[in-house]
Amino acid sequence: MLRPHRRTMALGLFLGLIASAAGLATPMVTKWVLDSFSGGVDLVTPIAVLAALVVAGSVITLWQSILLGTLAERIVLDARTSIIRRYFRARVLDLQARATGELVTRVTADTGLLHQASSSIIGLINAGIGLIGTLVLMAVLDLTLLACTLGAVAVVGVLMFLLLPRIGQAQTAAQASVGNLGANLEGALRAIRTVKASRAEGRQGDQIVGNAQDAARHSIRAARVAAAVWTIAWSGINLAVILILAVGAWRASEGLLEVSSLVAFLLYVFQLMGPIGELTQNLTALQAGIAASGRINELESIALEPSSPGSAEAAVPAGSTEAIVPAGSAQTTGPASEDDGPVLALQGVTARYGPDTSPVLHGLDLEIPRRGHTAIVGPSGAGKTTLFSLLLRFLEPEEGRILLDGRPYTEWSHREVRGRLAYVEQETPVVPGTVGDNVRFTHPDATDAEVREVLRSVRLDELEPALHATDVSGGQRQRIALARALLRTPEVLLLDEATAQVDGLTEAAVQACIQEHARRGAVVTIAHRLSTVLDADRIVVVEDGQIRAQGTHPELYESDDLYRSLVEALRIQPFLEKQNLRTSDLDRLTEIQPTMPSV
Ligand SMILES: Nc1ncnc2c1ncn2[C@@H]1O[C@H](COP(=O)(O)OP(=O)(O)OP(=O)(O)O)[C@@H](O)[C@H]1O
Repeated sequence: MLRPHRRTMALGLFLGLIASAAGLATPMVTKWVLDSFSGGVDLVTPIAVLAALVVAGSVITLWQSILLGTLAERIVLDARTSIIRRYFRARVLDLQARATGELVTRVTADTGLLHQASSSIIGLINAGIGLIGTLVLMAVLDLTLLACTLGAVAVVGVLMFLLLPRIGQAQTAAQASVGNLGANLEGALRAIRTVKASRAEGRQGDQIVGNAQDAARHSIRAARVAAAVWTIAWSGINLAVILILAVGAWRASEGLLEVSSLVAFLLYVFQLMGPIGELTQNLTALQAGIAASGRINELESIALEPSSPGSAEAAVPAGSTEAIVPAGSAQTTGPASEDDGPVLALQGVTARYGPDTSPVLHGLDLEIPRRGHTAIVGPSGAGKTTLFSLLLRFLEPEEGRILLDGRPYTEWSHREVRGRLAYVEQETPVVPGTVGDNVRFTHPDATDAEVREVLRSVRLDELEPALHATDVSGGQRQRIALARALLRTPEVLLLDEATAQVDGLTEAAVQACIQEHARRGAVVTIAHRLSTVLDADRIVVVEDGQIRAQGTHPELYESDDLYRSLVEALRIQPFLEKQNLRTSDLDRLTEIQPTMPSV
């Protein structure tokens, strides 16, 4: 993380060294002042030098602080930028396998810890050089006193060496607790209605406060160790001062040491507090930073989606640069004509979610024609959503291949494939933002006229004047998502129907829209509603990751037991038979619905 800022670091280090040198020279110049004073010679020059040293030292220290403070913010920004970009380039399933709140804390909390740590390396070098410099100048003054000082420094050093790793361990544990806190809090807030309705506020609150308490406990442990380290350093130096004062006074009285040298030596001993304090602080910050960067680097295990065709199976390692291959350059096989053959085809596709899990789809063959409505039905867990994940390239097949316009997916980039599809997901069909933002989400350049037209087509005329609204109902949400998907007429519309019951009007509006769209392009729905199944031109029955049957409603109702039981579970057939209605009559029903007082 520091590497891109080498030059700033070098400048910071250089400034630090000058400041240290100015600091180191001060006691020597003080001795010069004292010697001049007792010798009765010119006092002005040494005092002017002393003042110049103090001023120069202060200015350089100021410059260095600003430089390193700015550097620290840049490093935090770099880390945040790279994590955010990584999240959006990551493979969907890898990202979804982790708790959202935890991913968020890595961007917000963990990167913050890099702030202090980033300048700690310079601080450490500065402090190390300051320490060595001070010891060398002490040696010049008096070797006996230096031996006393070294004894104290050695004891302090050993104790710090033993204690410092504990700070790192405590920090890592504290950050992990903050990660859990983020994950649990995000989950609980997202489900706040269920939490309240279940009267579980207390329990949820306690659990998350527990995470906060864990974080505090570990941080307090780190703070205590840091305080102990600091106290040891401080009292070690103070003991050294007393020892030096005693030994120095005795040596001065014996005539073995000048008083001015003793004063200078004591000034150096006091100055030792600086580098030792700096060493302690920087080592503590570095421990926290190493713990944080460990958690940040761990994110590199999230595999990225390849952005160029031909490398679909390979997870892209962190930091690699991928060339974007121009569309069409990889065109080597397949019928290129857009008007013949199916738009999408799966050939012998087997897929699984992890190396240790069993396949969810087994040798699946399916063709999606260029026009018309294909409904996918099947029991829960049959693999319907997995099929969509494959079409959208959230998941790659283990065996077999998927073709778009007769060309294998591996020859298209993810963006090219997704550019041909529109997708309405079941659970979270809208993104945060206004109605207008949502409708324009895929095509931000869409005009107001286009937005209004597509809203009218999904019968959301009432939202036309309210494009800036953010509060919408559940049924409106579905239609807003559909409007987004239908803006600029996609070639293939993938619609994962909401399982929650929507009102008749919403259902009718969605249905009419799908029918209209199916005349111009392909629509594939994961059907959870009676009307969707009945309206489809073709129905695909999926069971245990395989296609069990395909056909029209009457064909399948006649020939397939599973289909019949699925449809009967939807209770449509008895209703239709009793009312002597046909599927097409439903259209008429939905058309007259708006004028009926109640349905
Ligand atoms: N992200 C995942 N990681 C591991 N296994 C998964 C994942 N998603 C789905 N599965 C498993 O794959 C199988 C098929 O799931 P899928 O979601 O495709 O079924 P479905 O037909 O869409 O079911 P439903 O109608 O209930 O949504 C299930 O056994 C499920 O447990």
